[in-house]
Amino acid sequence: MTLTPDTIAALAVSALREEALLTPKPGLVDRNGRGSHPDMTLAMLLDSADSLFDTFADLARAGSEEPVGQSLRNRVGLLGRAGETQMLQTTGGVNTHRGALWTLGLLATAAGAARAETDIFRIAGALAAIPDSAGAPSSSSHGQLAIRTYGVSGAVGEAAAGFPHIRLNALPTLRSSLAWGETVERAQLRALLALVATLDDTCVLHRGGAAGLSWMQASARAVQRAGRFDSALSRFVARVQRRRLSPGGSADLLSGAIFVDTLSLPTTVSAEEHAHADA
Ligand SMILES: CC(C)(COP(=O)(O)OP(=O)(O)OC[C@H]1O[C@@H](n2cnc3c(N)ncnc32)[C@H](O)[C@@H]1O)[C@@H](O)C(=O)NCCC(=O)NCCS
Ligand SMILES: Nc1ncnc2c1ncn2[C@@H]1O[C@H](COP(=O)(O)OP(=O)(O)OP(=O)(O)O)[C@@H](O)[C@H]1O
Repeated sequence: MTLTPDTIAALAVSALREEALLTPKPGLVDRNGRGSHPDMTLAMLLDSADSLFDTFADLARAGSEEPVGQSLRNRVGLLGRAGETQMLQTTGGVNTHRGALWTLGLLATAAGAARAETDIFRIAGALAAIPDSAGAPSSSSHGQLAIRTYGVSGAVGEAAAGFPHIRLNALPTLRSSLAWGETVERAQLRALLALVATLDDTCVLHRGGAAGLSWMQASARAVQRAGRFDSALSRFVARVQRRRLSPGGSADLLSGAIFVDTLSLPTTVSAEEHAHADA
């Protein structure tokens, strides 16, 4: 059974809200403040999340109506760009959720058709790998500059590969932490660190260069290994803020992991269900 577009949109918005509210995060807007983003507030991030409800519902509907192909890719591109305009109107021109809309938009589209968790990553990845008929991302965006300068794959590469950092880093960390009996907030913080420790985040590269990214990844790994999680995390948060860095890509992928987790789809669909659906 697939989920309705409105249910999918509500879960996508909720995932964005949970990510924004999660505290303390390194460099990102949270309950403690603006992090490394003087142009944003928590209220702005929550309004921005809410403004994307209709976009996510339209994307999920598109995913339920059409198979993966150029036609669906074009439709998703149009909806995504309209969503960006909506977000920028809501925030007065501040880029709060451009990367998040890309990640969650593809995952919401896939959720419109998926019957199992594996379908989500397969469909979203296949869709991201199809070139956008409207053209490649602007060559002067911060992401494209970082991709050219440092040879990393960026937001499009992560998506086209089927979101390996969500599948292999964030989700397993989130779930094993919950299975040990840790709180949802602690599990989400551990998942965020698992992302920051491994992701080539173009937001970090743009502000901190290769040295900034290496420092960020090594520091996140040190928090993961530290005995006293809360104090190690607080020290890390203070240092990230001093350097004015911000792992925006990891924040987006954390929202993606929270979203996929709350869809509560079976990992794979049984042969019996396949036969039933194909009949
Ligand atoms: C692909 C996007 C992100 C533009 O790419 P570009 O490289 O120019 O990115 P830009 O610098 O504007 O933003 C990149 C954002 O991605 C996130 N990010 C950074 N690194 C990574 C990474 N390694 N993995 C995932 N996300 C990342 C960050 O939030 C960052 O701010 C996207 O906005 C886009 O193409 N939109 C067009 C509309 C569309 O097709 N939408 C479809 C889905 S709704
Ligand atoms: N809680 C959060 N706080 C701040 N940013 C977040 C948060 N969650 C996700 N992000 C992501 O971080 C991105 C913004 O990062 P950043 O401000 O570094 O990018 P920019 O607008 O390209 O560049 P800059 O501000 O460095 O000139 C947003 O697009 C958003 O996807």
